[in-house]
Amino acid sequence: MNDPKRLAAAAALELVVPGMKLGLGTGSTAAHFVELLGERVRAGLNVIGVPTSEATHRLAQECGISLTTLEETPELDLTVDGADEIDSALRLIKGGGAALLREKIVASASRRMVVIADGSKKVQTLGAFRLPIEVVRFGVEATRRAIIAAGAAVGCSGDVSLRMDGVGHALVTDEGHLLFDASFGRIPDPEGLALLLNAVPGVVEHGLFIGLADEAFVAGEGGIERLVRPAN
Ligand SMILES: O=C(CO)[C@H](O)[C@H](O)COP(=O)(O)O
Repeated sequence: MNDPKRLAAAAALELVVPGMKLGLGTGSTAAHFVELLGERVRAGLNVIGVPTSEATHRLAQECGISLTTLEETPELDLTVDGADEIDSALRLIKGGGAALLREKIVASASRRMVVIADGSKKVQTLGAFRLPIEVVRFGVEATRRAIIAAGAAVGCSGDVSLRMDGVGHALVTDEGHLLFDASFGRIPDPEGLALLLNAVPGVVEHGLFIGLADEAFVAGEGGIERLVRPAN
């Protein structure tokens, strides 16, 4: 087992204790966590999980993990999820796997959020990864322009384009929305941008996760690095 993503997942698995209510993230790194958790469940561990996407729902079922919903179980102990970028303040860009909305809801409902990643996800400044922004379908071009204006107000500029599904159609998220990817390049003020995006009518949610991740396990050449969100 020397895949860094799997090593990070294994480190997070050590935080899981019997009876926990878990948020199950989305993406290739989170899938390692779900698979490893499944092995523990088959060996007798009793936990229950809320998946953050239809893909994770299917995988968790295949792995034999008992699932619940936030309607039945609105407060979770721990969410383990991947990220597209992590900075030193444990601010994240998420949504590369198009699941940011459910991921943010699940992380917000959790007492603790742990990020698992390989070393390539650590950055000095967020923004090299295109920022995913989930929007309603109505008025999508007007929303796109408002997103560009919001970015410009905090020094971010770049192309904002609809994510496609690979067969010529706009990608539709699990919640039935569309997704923009904003190529801002560098986001000098993530908090300011987050506030402005939250205020754009038509924006459902964006991939800036600020103040949500408590710690991160980042696997690299030298082993696992544990990052903790600095106190404000
Ligand atoms: O935010 C996400 C999905 O919406 C993923 O956690 C993120 O894209 C990282 O994915 P991977 O572990 O495959 O690199």
